[in-house]
Amino acid sequence: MNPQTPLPIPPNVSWIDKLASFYKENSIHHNVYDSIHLLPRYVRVVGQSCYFLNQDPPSKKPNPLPHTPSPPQSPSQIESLSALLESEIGSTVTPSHLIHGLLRISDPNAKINNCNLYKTGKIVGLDLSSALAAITLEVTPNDHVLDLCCAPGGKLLLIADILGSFGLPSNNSYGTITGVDISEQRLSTCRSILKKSSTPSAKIRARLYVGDGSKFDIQPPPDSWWDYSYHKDIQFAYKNNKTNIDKSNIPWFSSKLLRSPALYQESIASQSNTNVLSNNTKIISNTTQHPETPCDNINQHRKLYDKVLVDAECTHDGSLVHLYKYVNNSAIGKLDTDFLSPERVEAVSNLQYSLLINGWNQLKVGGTLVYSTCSLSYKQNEMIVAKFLQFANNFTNSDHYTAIVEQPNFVNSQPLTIDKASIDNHSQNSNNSEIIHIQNSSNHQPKETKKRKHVGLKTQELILDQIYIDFKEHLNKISSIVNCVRLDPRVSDTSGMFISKIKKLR
Ligand SMILES: C[S@@+](CC[C@H](N)C(=O)[O-])C[C@H]1O[C@@H](n2cnc3c(N)ncnc32)[C@H](O)[C@@H]1O
Repeated sequence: MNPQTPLPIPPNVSWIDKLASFYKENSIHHNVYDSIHLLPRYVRVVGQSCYFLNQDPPSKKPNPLPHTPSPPQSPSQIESLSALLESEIGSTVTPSHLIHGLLRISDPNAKINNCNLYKTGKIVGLDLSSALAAITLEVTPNDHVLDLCCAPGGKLLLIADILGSFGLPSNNSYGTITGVDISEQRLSTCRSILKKSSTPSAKIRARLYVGDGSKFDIQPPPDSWWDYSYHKDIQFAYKNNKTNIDKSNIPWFSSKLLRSPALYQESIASQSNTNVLSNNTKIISNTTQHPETPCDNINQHRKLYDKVLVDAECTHDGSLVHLYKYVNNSAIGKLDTDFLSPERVEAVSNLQYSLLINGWNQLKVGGTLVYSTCSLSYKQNEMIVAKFLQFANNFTNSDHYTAIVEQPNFVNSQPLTIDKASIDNHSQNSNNSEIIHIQNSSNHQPKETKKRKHVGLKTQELILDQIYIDFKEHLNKISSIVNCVRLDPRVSDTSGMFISKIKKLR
């Protein structure tokens, strides 16, 4: 926090009413927006794996990324980068004590877009809350990851970097990330950050599709993905209008490096992080075979994804910086119609549910799905997850769930308390922040409350009365919903975020 430079409350006050009524209708505490004055900014060092700087013994608190290799850049290199950024933007920058590769900028007004590190693709803006959502997937080297609402791509790039950090496919790391977004314009931003920022070994793993995430059903890349001739053939067939090729499967973007081994080798050679990338550049060969994934064969079962991220479209109310921009541009009408009106909440929650269902359908048994939003509204979060759990577990014996919500590994993990100074600042500024007093949207008095962990920072009360009312008869099936996590800007030192980690058991 930098008390000298708080963001001024915008002079136009009509937005306050809009926001206040949204908060009221959605059972969100009215003082959430005030914490915009306290929030730091975060950027991520591109090309770095992202993982918890967990200081607990691994046996007690396992690292969520069990195969995380040693960091490609040493802490001192991160420190130097942090110092460089500090000198560029003129306000305090410190490496996050929580997550490797994240830098915390104390000034909420800091502008990073003009600094060289940003322009040259060495850093990207990424809030701690977004990093936590992506890390909750616990990506491992051979994971095929699906990101159903991927643009502008902060989380997608992070996941690509994690996959890239495991080494080359020739070193038994075959993971890929498939990003989908309905907006071509937003997806081009995603493509630009991939092109500008990513290391070759991360870049080759990403493919992007313009499409509706609630219907998308393209399988993970075939094993031949790692064979450059596959890409050349597709490109040739596409250019020559060959009819025997299903064009709907062709990504809107995949890296050029995949089409030319020479290009790829050249690009690896010019890569400064030689300790990330092994010298073995035979990654793209004609004989690549993933040992654990069978070759594509029309007679075999449809391949599904190991991990699915549904970072759903939402009302963005937890993203205070986002709200602030709207408010400051006097786009109040748009704020209302695009984000906060009851009609919008209704439409968006229907979309969220469809996205979650489709994400679930694309997930393999044993896989993990993360459903997240940057909204603090229960309708878009717990309610969606509860409705989904009811659907997914409906036809099974109650002892044999198909879907359960697990607590993300970072909850209560030791490093979360390391940023304590800032938490104390928050506590001073927000009285009784342990408990959120929620006004229920439908004016029901809360019937029951459940204690719930609040990302290890504070214990808060989650009032589940609305959920209980709607799903009373399925109470036992939704009990794991208490494992959902929400990051409340008043105490979390982050933007607002809801994160749920859902396991597919059968
Ligand atoms: C919260 S943003 C996602 C942020 C992104 N995950 C990231 O880390 O940068 C939501 C995205 O969902 C996209 N979207 C909205 N409706 C969609 C749909 N039906 N299918 C796929 N994407 C959709 C929006 O265009 C927007 O880019």
